[in-house]
Amino acid sequence: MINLKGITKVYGKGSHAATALSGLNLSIEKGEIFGVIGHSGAGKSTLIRCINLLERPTEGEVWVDGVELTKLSQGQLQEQRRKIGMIFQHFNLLSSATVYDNIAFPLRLTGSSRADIDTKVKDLLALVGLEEHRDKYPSQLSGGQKQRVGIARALASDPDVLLCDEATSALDPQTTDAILKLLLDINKRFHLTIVLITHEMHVIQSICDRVAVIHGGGIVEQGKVTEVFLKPQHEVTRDFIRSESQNEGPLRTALDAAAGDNSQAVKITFFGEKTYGSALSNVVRETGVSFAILHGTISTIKDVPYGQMIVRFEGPAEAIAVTIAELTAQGLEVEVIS
Ligand SMILES: Nc1ncnc2c1ncn2[C@@H]1O[C@H](COP(=O)(O)OP(=O)(O)OP(=O)(O)O)[C@@H](O)[C@H]1O
Repeated sequence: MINLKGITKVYGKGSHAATALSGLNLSIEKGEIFGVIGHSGAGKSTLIRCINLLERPTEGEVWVDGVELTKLSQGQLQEQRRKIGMIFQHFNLLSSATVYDNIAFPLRLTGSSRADIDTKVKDLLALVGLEEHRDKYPSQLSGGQKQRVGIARALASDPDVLLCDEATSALDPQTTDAILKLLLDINKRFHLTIVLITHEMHVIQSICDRVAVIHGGGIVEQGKVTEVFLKPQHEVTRDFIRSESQNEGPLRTALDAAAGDNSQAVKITFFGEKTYGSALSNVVRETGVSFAILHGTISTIKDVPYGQMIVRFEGPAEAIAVTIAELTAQGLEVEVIS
């Protein structure tokens, strides 16, 4: 659906030149929710703005739905852009227009009839839950409501792709979750391809199918969210996951206190239906190893449950080794951490 090939973006010239992206390749499938995560300055905004050529890459090709955008004339590009909606961190609404008129704006630009516009805008108001607010101005809306207007406006031209530029970064956690739920709903209902950029792992974990981690203008890791989240390979990815966890300090103290000759601390990851299973208690009953729980979480990646537990096994080294082997054989991820 979207293919970025060898994208390089250099801002400025000569001694003022700044390379934001260098030789970046990325492929996004139709219908998926694809997240790009990176720290400030990593190149996220530049990357997402290259997909609809709001930023024109210095080098490389941008393919969307079989069309190479950098080769198009201005007129052809306008036509293709209609298939690519976009929402923004600060909403970018017209402050002097009502909710209704903001949503109608792209339809008026393309010369749709008044009746068609009315039908479409009413449908979109219902979709984003803003029917009662149709005659209000942006200044009379909450951040979440403004983003709903942004989403409705982006969907007005029936795009195939929705680009989300830090769409929830200005919102509180509860509103963020409501907007993410709406995006997931839209993705499922219209089979819309969604590309989002964020600096929050929580956003990726909540709705994305796949994720790419961007650092220094290049992709350092990518894959299914489950794989990247549960088995991060790159230090930047580990950083993001650690920053979501509040327990780093106390956990370190517990691990240090727990270290001993006949003990071993391990991280066990349960995924899917195994999250609620009793594999751990069954295995230790067999091997005679005892355990103490140092830390445990249960959560979801998109809608799939997973659990992570850090436990200290105590017993003969051989029995601990058998315990770990047996848990692994039962499909759990076991990582020895000390
Ligand atoms: N218009 C510009 N002119 C010059 N340099 C720019 C411009 N836009 C971005 N850059 C530089 O390009 C690099 C990537 O910026 P970009 O905004 O894409 O990163 P980002 O990951 O989106 O960061 P943030 O999360 O802070 O928005 C940064 O070093 C930035 O300073």
